[in-house]
Amino acid sequence: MSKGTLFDKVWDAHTVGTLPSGQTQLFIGLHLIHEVTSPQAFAMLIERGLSVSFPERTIATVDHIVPTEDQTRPYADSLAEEMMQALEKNCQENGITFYNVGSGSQGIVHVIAPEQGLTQPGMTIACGDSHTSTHGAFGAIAFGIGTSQVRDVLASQTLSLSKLKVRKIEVNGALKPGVYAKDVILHIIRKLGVKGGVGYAHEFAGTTFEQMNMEERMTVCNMAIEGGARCGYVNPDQVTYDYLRGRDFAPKGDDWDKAIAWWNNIRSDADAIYDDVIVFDAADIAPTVTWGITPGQGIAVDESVPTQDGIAEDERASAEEAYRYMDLAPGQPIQGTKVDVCFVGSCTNGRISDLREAAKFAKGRHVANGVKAFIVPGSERVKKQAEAEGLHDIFLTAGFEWREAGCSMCLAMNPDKLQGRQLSASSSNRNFKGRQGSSSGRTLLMSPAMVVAAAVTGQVTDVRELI
Ligand SMILES: CC(C)[C@H](C(=O)O)[C@@H](O)C(=O)O
Ligand code: SF4
Repeated sequence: MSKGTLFDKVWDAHTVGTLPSGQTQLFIGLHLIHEVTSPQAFAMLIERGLSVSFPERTIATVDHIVPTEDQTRPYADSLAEEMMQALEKNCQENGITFYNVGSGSQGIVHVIAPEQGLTQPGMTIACGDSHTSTHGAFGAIAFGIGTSQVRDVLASQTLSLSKLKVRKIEVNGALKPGVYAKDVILHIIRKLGVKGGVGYAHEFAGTTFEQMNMEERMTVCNMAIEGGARCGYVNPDQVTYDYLRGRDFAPKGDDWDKAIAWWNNIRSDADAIYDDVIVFDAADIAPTVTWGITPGQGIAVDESVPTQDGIAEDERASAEEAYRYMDLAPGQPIQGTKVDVCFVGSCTNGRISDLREAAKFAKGRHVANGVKAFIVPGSERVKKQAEAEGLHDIFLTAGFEWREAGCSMCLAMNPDKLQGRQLSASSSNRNFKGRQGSSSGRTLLMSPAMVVAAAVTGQVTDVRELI
């Protein structure tokens, strides 16, 4: 096998051919679908009289529109019900495995595929969802695609794509107490900007990522796209293999040994050549919180909202817009900002280790007066595990609501929505204007521990004070 980066090796191994356009026709090993971006793709397929070419490589779940309280069908929201019915019908007619609500394995697409061992090193993975980059945590090349590309993958199991450049982002050292994977990626995006990764795949390397567990690596890769990189990945190692071993779809017996040999082979070589290399020191990373309307507008929790002087010239207009929208003044400390809603969940931070960390800070404390705080597990399996560990009791006793699995207020395509100008502390990945269900609602992104710290104090709080 050629010497190079994991990205190059996986890309080359999946190349079917070069198209007249110069693009690569790339075979997609695993196609994940959900209710939002698949109905139209199936309709286009039917229009052309085509069928799904590899139904066994297509896996479906429902996540965005699922209510997290009353899940009675038909859903009160007729559009949600329509999307659900379309997905049910398309999966049934095409022989596609569908993890429906109540199956025990439903959840956010980027949570369920890894937890079932569907996501594996060396794969190409596509999904009509921008946070597909999450799966790169396993050393897969995984990216979000648009609806017409969902159609293409359904019909041919291939995509026509231009190859990305590869940037190595190295972070070295141990994270300080109160600093999490979420802070690492918010810090990186703050430094490189939301467009910094455009045209690149980001390889996350260095001892900080090596020391992370798989769920932490997923949090980092999940937000690669928020920094502009269509995919992000971590080279597979023993941590990856230990996580995968024994999961439903992980190779078994001899196949496991063969798989390990192949996975070891696809790791980036020590002398691989990168298009760019950037190095950070973990010691420089603090609990980070966004103050603006893009995930790049972040600061350490003990810093103040930056003034125009501290902002690059080409980002000043966006900062101006952010001050106004967020109703935060330049120079104002972010700590002490009053919050209305606190949300722990999403494909960034809705996994079991996130809930364990959140529970640590919720234990023996109580949600502040006037604050609505709720916890939404990323999947039915995460929910079950959390309940087996008694985490839900800790949350309920502390005054948090304990919900059913789904995307929930990350995007608010279900009934969980901010009202009016409410300000939310959220463990999700996007703080765009109106993102959480109210056209004037405001979002501060932070780690689950920081969300709980905000919930119990009623304001943005440095989680290190609660340790
Ligand atoms: C609905 C879906 C297409 C969308 C995405 O692509 O990411 C959503 O998951 C999001 O997070 O905004
Ligand atoms: S949890 Fe949020 S970011 Fe993730 S897939 Fe759902 S809506 Fe998108």
